[in-house]
Amino acid sequence: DPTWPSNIDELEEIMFQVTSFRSRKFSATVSPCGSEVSGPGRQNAAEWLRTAFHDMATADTSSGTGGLDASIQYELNSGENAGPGLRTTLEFMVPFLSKRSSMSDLIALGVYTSVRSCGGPAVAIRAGRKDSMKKGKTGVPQPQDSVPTFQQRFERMGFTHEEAIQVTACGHTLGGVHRAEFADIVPRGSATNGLAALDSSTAVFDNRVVTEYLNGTTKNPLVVGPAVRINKQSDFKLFNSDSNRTMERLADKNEFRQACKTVLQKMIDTVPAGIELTSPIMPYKVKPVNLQLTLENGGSNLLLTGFIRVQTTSLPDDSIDSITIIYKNREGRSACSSRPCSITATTHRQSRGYDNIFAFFPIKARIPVSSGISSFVVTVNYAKGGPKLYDNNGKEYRLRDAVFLQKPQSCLQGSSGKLTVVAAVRNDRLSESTRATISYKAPQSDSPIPALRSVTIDLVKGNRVGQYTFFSGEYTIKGGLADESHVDVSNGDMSDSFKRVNEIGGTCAPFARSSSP
Ligand code: HEM
Repeated sequence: DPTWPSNIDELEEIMFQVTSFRSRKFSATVSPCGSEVSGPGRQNAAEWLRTAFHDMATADTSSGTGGLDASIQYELNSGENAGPGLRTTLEFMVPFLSKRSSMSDLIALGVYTSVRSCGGPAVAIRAGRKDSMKKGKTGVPQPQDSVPTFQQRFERMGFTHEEAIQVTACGHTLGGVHRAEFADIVPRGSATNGLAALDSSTAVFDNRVVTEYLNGTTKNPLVVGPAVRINKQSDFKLFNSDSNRTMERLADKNEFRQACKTVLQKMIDTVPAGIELTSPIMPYKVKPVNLQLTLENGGSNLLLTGFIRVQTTSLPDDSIDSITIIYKNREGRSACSSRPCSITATTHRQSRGYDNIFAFFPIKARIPVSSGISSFVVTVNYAKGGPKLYDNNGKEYRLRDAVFLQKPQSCLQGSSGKLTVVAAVRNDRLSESTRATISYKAPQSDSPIPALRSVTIDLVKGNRVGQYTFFSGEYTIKGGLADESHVDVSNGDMSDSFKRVNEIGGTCAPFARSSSP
């Protein structure tokens, strides 16, 4: 497991929490593979894959410029990016954009998601791409290009000639050519809903694009048909350029799958010089999700909510009896004054990814303010094999109670974007400054993707409740995307970070001063 928290946590969730409980719904428009959310003849999974290629296809690996950097957002009107699919792909991904998930990482993740949704191989996803702030060069291969031009363009991107053939075949197993943009190669009446298929299984990531080409049954408009007369039969020119040697190898299903996994990863890992990608994102075995402290009961309790997510991929659903959180108090000691420092959860909900299954154990526990919390470890009690301790690679899972977002008293007025942030700060920390940093999206006129902005405001001291004091501040997030913002509250070097504003209510509740039993 990576050590939690880590800078890949957000992408990890988007990548692996695909369906059922706490699904992030990133795949909603590309699953199932044939999904046409944008209208008939618009296969979203194919559009996502093409978007990744068109974004990286202008890379110049010898000078280290371009690559997968989301510069395509500023290049949508250049002739080589024809069709509405590139724009809508970016638009679908905007809700997932954040300071911890760049658009270029999302475009890369879109390759894993769309290819897996279509039954293709699991392309490894590394994180750390940065988004370009301006358009890059042109240079996407065009149907009318000659073989030497293809070679030169793919070589600029860093692909060998064999890889160029492979990656094009891997891309052209999905979707088709649209008559609206390519009327000269898709004659009227030859396409269903305006889409001429690149192989006979447009919504399956298989090697039919290869086998139909080799056995002469293909209807691929980039191989046969009107394109031939006007020299736009690009797949034929490229596939045939090494006397079909590469295509013949790809006629083997496993060979195709393996080659696609490799070249698609190479495609998305082509990034501008200076970008360091992380190691491939793997799902945690045990991961705290959405943990939150909230001051309640007149200031006598800390309510701890959230989930412990346990990977159960190859195990039956009832393989875990319970999980136990064993925590240390504020001073880092194991002994709690009034009760044992442990929290047990026995029920769980299941969530699935394409390659993984998880059990979510909901946590709802009250920790006396007098003891507090600083860190915890998790014991997973397996039905077979007994308990196993997860201690975050020996570092324990840190959860500090010095400062946290007080959600019930915070609120977002959706219509105006007015955000009220309330933080609870432990009284022994009042000499440190308390701030909120709001990371929000501001629409841009030259791109369908909003810019990420951030603003830091000082929070003002308010009421004291027992061992804590409330601090609050307001900021109005303009541009209509306020609910896609995140907030960090900090006190000196302590912080409660990356809290989704859409999990805050519409009205700020008053704090209940009296203790209920
Ligand atoms: C010689 C290189 C290539 C040329 C000339 C080329 C050309 C084209 C053209 C003209 C279309 C039709 C677009 C439309 O009507 O929407 C298309 C579709 C597509 N291309 Fe390529 N392509 C090339 C390589 C690639 C590569 C390397 C990939 C990705 C790995 C890729 C992925 C796709 C996909 C998925 C579609 C279907 C899009 C949809 O159905 O909306 N292409 N390509």
